[in-house]
Amino acid sequence: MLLEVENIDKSYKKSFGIMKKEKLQVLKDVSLCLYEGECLGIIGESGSGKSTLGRLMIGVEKADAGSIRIDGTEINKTTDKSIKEKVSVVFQDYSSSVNPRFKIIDILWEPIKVFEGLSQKDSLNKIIGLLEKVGLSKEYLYRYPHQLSGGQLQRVCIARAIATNPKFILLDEAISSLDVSIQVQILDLLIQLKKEMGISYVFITHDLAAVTYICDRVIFLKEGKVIEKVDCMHQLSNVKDPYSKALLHAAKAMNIREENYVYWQIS
Ligand SMILES: Nc1ncnc2c1ncn2[C@@H]1O[C@H](COP(=O)(O)OP(=O)(O)OP(=O)(O)O)[C@@H](O)[C@H]1O
Repeated sequence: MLLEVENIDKSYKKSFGIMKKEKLQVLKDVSLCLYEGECLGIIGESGSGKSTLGRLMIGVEKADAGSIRIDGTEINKTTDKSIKEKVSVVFQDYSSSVNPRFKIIDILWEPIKVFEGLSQKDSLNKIIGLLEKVGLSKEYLYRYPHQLSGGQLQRVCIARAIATNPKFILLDEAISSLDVSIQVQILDLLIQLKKEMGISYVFITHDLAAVTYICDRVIFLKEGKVIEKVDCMHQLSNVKDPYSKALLHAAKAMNIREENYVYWQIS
C-alpha cells in the first residue's frame, strides 16, 4: 500500500476574545488508504477538513493523533528526506503557486535540482521533456507566468509536480479555478500521466462530476469525519448517507445544466 492514514485527529486553537481559548477539532478519527496507480477522491463541502487532511498526508503539518505512512514509513517519525520526495502537490491557485518573477524554465529548473550531476544541456532537455509531457511546447520556456493562460499555467504546475517522479500527487482543488472546458482537458492530461507514469493521485474536490471522471474510489468527508466510502464508481448512485445523497443530487442537477459534462456516468 502506498499511503496509509490511520485514525487521524487534528485540531486547531480557536481564540475567543482575549482570555478564552478553545480547540476546533477539524479531523476526527480519519482512516483511508491509497493504492499504487489509483486515484482516490476526497469530497466534502467547504470547511469539512479536506485541505487539512491533504496537508497532513504530505507531511507539511502534523496530526494530533494517529499515523500516516508512505510506503510503510511513518512520515512524521522519519528523517529520511526521500520519503517526502515521493509526494508532490498541485493546488487550486496556480498563479500564487509560482514565483511571478521566474520564467517557466526557472520554475521547472527548481525541482530537477534533486537529480545531482545533470549537465546544463541534460537539465534543459529534461525541462523541455516535462513541458511536452503536459502538452506545452518549448516556446513557453522563456515566458513569465502572467504570459500564460490559467490552463497553461496549471499545466506548468503539473509539470513541476511530476518532475521528481513522485509516487503520488495531492491534487487539492486543482481544477476548480478553471473554466469547465479547460477542466476536462486538465483531467484528461492527469489521466494520461497516471497511465504513462503509474502515478497515484489524491484528488480533493467539492465537485462530484469531476470525481466520476477521474477517480477510482471516493471518500465523503463531513465535519471532519469520513461518512461514506465508495470503492467502485459504478456504486456511486447507491450512497446511503443523506449528505452524500445531497451531493450526488446537486452534481446531477449541475450535469443537466452543463453540456460539457458529457462524461457523467451515473445512471
Ligand atoms: N491553520 C489553521 N488554523 C486554524 N483553523 C484552521 C486552519 N486551517 C484550517 N482551519 C479550519 O479548519 C476547518 C477545515 O478547513 P479546511 O481548509 O481543511 O477545509 P476544506 O474542506 O478544505 O474547505 P474548502 O473546501 O473551503 O477549502 C475550517 O473551519 C478552517 O477554518
